[in-house]
Amino acid sequence: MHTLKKFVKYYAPYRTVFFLDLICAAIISLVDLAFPQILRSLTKTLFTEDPSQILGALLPIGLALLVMYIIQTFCKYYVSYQGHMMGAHMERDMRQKLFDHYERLSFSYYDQNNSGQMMSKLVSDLFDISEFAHHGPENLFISVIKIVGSFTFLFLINWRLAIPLLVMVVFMLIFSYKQNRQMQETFMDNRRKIGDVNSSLQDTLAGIRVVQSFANEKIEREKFEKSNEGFLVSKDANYHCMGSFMSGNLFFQGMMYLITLVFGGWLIAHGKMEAADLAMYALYIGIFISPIQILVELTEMMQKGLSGFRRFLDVVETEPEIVNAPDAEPLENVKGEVEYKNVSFHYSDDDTPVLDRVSFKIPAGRSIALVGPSGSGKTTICSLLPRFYDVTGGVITIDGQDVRKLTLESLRSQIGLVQQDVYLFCGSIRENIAYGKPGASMEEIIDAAKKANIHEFIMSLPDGYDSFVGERGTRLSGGQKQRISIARVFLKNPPILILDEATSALDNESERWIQQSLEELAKNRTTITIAHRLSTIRNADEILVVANNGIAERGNHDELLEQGGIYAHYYEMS
Ligand SMILES: Nc1ncnc2c1ncn2[C@@H]1O[C@H](COP(=O)(O)OP(=O)(O)OP(=O)(O)O)[C@@H](O)[C@H]1O
Repeated sequence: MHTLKKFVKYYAPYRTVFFLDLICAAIISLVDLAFPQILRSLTKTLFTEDPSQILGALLPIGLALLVMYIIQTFCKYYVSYQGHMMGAHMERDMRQKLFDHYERLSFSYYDQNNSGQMMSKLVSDLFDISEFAHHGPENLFISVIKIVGSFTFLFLINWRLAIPLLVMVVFMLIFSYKQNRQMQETFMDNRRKIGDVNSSLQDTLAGIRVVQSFANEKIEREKFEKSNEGFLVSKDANYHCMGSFMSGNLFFQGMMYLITLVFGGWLIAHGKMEAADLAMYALYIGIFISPIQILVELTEMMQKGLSGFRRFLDVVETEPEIVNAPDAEPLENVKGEVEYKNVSFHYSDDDTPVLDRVSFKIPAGRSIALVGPSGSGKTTICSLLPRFYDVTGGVITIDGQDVRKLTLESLRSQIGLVQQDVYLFCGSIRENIAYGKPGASMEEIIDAAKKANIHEFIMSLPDGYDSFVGERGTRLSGGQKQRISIARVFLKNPPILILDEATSALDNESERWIQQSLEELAKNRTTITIAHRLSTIRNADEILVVANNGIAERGNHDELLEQGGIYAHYYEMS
């Protein structure tokens, strides 16, 4: 009920369309209900009046029907067009809300949810919701009017014949409900199987280079074949149920016609019913049969729609962990002094401490380098500065201000990130560089590309800055992508930099170019570098060796060598 209440709120902006939709649906049903009545009165005239009076009755009946059907046509158009559009508007509103919320959710949420599920919320769940939003109330309304209306007329005209039909309807409802449940279960299974097929396909396509390089096409084919066969088996069960459902309903329908004819004929023979009523009975059966099926399907549609809506609520009601404090202030006129004071941290799904009372200070414009074994927490240290996660103990300050007291937008706009795993958006090189400063002029973009040592390469491409980078930048080499990401940060021009393993996994030539641009980028900026290659951080003002949840050693290159500890050991090995 609680969910339904929240659901109804989404109708609010469209309440006029909603009520007009229901009124139109009612008119459509009433016109359908009126026809057998008109037929009945005409048939009675046929039996009792003389030919001239019959002809006289035809014109007003014809005109009345014409007006009714014209009105019904307009109503049907309104329901089909505006009714569906109302559903589409609601779907659009919810999708936008979901997207906006996805953008606000913190890293911790993304650590625990996969993108496939998130996509399915944006696509199939919302489609189910929209179908229910539009068809639910309308179908309920139409069905109830038609069933109640038909039976009222049937009882008014001849209650004896109406009773066995009503009993049949009850049986038909029970049968349909049971069959439909089964059918929906097979539908759900079918959906899961299609999901399996899709994820198998998606996985293979995403890793197609790995598949081909290992010559594992056969294994992948077998995996795909298995999920594809699963789809066929579930379809078999699905169509089997559907067959029983449809044919069973047809049988009930046939039985109702049979009862009407045989019992109706018997009643006429015994003078308990007029012959004109028989045709009307047959017509009303046709009118209430389909609403019964619709009503049954509606229960499932409602279940699907509401469970989709619940999944939607699960997301939009998840509060982002990282938000602006009520008294947050913008970070302005940044000098760039960064300090970690007794910083402790553990990830929310795991109580194991990753950092335990880590302290260091970087004066404005200076650099520190983080080295240490894999998994020691270097990336985590960097993620805390732009508040991708919040510290669980201690405080991080920029120019003496706690980062949690600053507005997120201003904080993140002052920090540039160059990561090893560069993400380029599908589009041109120009658009990808401009991502660092939306609205940047072409001169600024070229200037940034020059500083990142990528301008000449870009100019050698047939389409220059308009060259398409491919999905996730697949048309570029690792080094080229890296340099584009550096150009982005040049354009952003932040006073604080985080260089996360930016130079690993590159050949010497690329590394040299990149190293040069990174040194250029780091000039006069406060910089934290994570590096595996000790050669690149030799000149760092301070090197921190991260190990055992904290900082095991600190000092400059020479000092650390002299200490003869972990760093010196690393250095010897390199
Ligand atoms: N998003 C996350 N959720 C939970 N645990 C995480 C998450 N990211 C990292 N960890 C854990 O935190 C610890 C520190 O990881 P982190 O990535 O900071 O190490 P690192 O020193 O940067 O490693 P590497 O040099 O291999 O990149 C590891 O034990 C890791 O398993």
